[in-house]
This record gives sequence, structure tokens and C-alpha cells, in this order.
Amino acid sequence: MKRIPVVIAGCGGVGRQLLEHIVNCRALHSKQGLVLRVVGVCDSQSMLVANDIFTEELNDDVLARICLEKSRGTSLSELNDIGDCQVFDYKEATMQVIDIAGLLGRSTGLAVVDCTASSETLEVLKQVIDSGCCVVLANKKPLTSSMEDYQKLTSHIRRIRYESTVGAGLPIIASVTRVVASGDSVFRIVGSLSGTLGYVMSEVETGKPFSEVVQAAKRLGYTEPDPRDDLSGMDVARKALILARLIGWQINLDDITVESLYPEEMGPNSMSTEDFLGGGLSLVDKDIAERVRVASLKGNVLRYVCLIEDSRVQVGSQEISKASSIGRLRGSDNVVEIYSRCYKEYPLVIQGAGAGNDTTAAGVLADLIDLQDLFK
Ligand SMILES: NC(=O)C1=CN([C@@H]2O[C@H](COP(=O)(O)OP(=O)(O)OC[C@H]3O[C@@H](n4cnc5c(N)ncnc54)[C@H](OP(=O)(O)O)[C@@H]3O)[C@@H](O)[C@H]2O)C=CC1
Ligand SMILES: N[C@@H](CC=O)C(=O)O
Repeated sequence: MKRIPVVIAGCGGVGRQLLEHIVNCRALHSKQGLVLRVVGVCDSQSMLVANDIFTEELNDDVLARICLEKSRGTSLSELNDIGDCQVFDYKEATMQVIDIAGLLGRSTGLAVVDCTASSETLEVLKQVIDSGCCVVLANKKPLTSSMEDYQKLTSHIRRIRYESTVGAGLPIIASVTRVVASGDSVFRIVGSLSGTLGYVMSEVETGKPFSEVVQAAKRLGYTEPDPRDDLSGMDVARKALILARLIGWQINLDDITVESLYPEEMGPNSMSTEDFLGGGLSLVDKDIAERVRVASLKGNVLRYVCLIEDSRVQVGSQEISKASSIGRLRGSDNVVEIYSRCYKEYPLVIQGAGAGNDTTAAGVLADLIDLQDLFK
């Protein structure tokens, strides 16, 4: 039986769902000769680590308790009674992950999974890669920092997987990677890459207020922790940057033209997420409803589109024909069209659920399993 040690950073919607998938897939993985050993779990304040990372793991009862307590808003630092593991504060946690990577990198190997929405994990992840260990990301921020950081993280390309950063569980990164690896050159990528904005745009068409459907998208687990990351277009810009870098473009986030759906004075420096959702956002309702109405008079719909073409990346709202592949999208579905030498006239098209904890965590789990050959 191959035993894969795993540390999971982040036990919010995606991280908890990943823990549940791991436990629910025990029998399936066992048939495949695999065991995923969760040796550590972190939140923003602390980390739980198995007493002996070589021989022990956080057992399934402990993982279930973590999921339950985190869903109630409890911090991991309060779970001192959980048994058979140690609790570290945030500063120690960072060192713990680096130490575990150092120790297991020389023996069995280790996979560190980033299910946070934080930029702070980048430095640790670079060290994890340096230690010979693997990284799996749902978090886009480490890959959308400087070009230098990106190159460092992807310097051992077999050790990193990040399928869920673009299109959640959809095989977009895998497909683009295969196209590029075959020497086929991608010259255009166009799509709708936000589950939140896809859902919001298709729901406002039915007459619901924008502010109401944004709140629903948050409840459904589609949005980023602060939905302004979605509504500002920055989350789509990050996905676009990941794709552009994957096809070989050496660009940064500030090279991308991004349209925000709310005014700058409602940004995170001016109001809390609660105030934004609770009041600020409704000020945008009228404007969006009017844009939807005008588009509809022409047989069009409003969609938030990502375009990578001619050395330019732009993301923003567009009036688009109802009959087009993007115009037909409903709910949180994403669609992406990839044009290349081999897919010149008729693009390679990938479509399906593009957000949600279940599909995102499933994508992360599939990435983990994909790394199995690197473990002893
Ligand atoms: N939801 C979706 O549909 C998709 C999400 N993703 C990505 O998945 C990631 C997670 O999303 P989601 O689960 O919804 O987010 P949540 O806000 O629900 O959870 C984030 C978790 O990360 C923890 N955390 C924050 N900072 C740190 C840190 N520095 N070190 C360790 N842990 C930290 C938080 O801790 P605490 O509990 O203490 O606050 C929390 O447990 C995001 O990057 C998102 O973009 C990607 C594709 C789709
Ligand atoms: N907030 C994102 C989640 C996936 O990356 C989205 O809505 O697409």
C-alpha cells in the first residue's frame, strides 16, 4: 500500500469538503493501493499535527471533528482536547510545515495542499517545493504573484498541481498543458471563468436584484471569502493570468485590463465585507438591471468574459448573443474555448460546473492522486 502524507492549509468550505472526500474515498483509494495520511491541518491561526508524522496521522474521527468545529466557526487553536496530536500557533505552524517538508521530503515525500485564499502561503510553498515535496493549490494567489515566484513554484513541474484554480474541478489546466506539451501553440482563449459572475449574470436576467443574487452566490459557496474579489474582476484576472502564463506568456496581474462591477469607493479599504453586502452593494442594483434590460432589447445577455489574445489579456462585462456558448451559460457553469494550431477553426471547448466546494475539492483530490508516482 502506498501511503501519501498530506498537510492541508485552510479548512473553510473547500478544505473541509476535501477532508470529507478523503474520508469518503478510503475504500476506493484502498482498492487502488493508496492511503492518504492527513498529518496536519491548518487554519489562519494555528495547526494540528499528528504526534509522529512518520507513523501516525490525524484519524478519521479527528478529521470529522475538525470539519464539525470549523463549520461552527471554532478556531483549531481551541481543539486542545482532540487527542493524539499537537496544536501549534500560526508562527509555529509555518515552521512546522517547513520542518515536516524537510523530514518527509527526504523519505516518503509530502503533499502540501493550499485551500486558503491567502497570499501568505507563498513563501512556505516555495520552501516545500525546494524540499523535494509536492504542492496542490486551490488558491490562485501564490501562482499570480511575481513572475519570479511563479517560476520558482513551477520549477519542478511534476511536483505541483493546480487544476482547481481555474474552473474548479474542470480539466482546463490539464487540457491546456497537454496542448502546449504537444508543441501546439495556443493563440486565443476566451471564456466565462467565474462561477459567481456566471450565476449572478444569469440570475439577474430573471429580474432578481444584483445584491440579492450575490448574497445567494456566497451562501452557495461560489464566491471568494470576500465577494469583492469576484465582483472586482480580480478573481477572473488571476485565472486569466494562470492560463496566460501556462501558454508561455511572461506577464503579471497589472498587465491585465480588468473591469470592476462596483465603484472604487466601496472597496475593502473603505468598508467591511458585511457593510458591502448588507447595504453598499444594493446601490449597484439599478445600474446592472438597466444594463441587462438594454442588452435584452437587442437579444443579448450580459456576461463577464475573459479574453487572452494578441499579447493582451482583458476581463470584463460584455453584451453577448443569447445564442453563443457564453450567452447560453446558466448558473455557476464555466465555459472556455481554446484556439490553437490544431483547434483553429473549431476550438477545444470545456464546459461545466465552475465553482462550489464539492467540485473544487474533488479537483484538488484528483490532483493529489495524480501525484502518487512521486511517493515511496
Ligand atoms: N469555492 C469555490 O468554488 C472555489 C474556491 N477556490 C479557491 O479555494 C480557496 C478556498 O476557498 P474557500 O474554502 O471558499 O475559502 P474559506 O474562506 O471558506 O476558507 C479559507 C480557509 O483558509 C484559512 N486560512 C486563511 N489564511 C490562512 C493562512 N495564512 N494559513 C492557513 N490557513 C489560512 C482560513 O482560516 P480560518 O478558518 O481561521 O478563517 C479558512 O479555514 C480560495 O483560494 C478559492 O479561491 C478555487 C476554485 C473554486
Ligand atoms: N469565486 C470563484 C471560485 C472559483 O475559483 C468563482 O466564483 O469562480
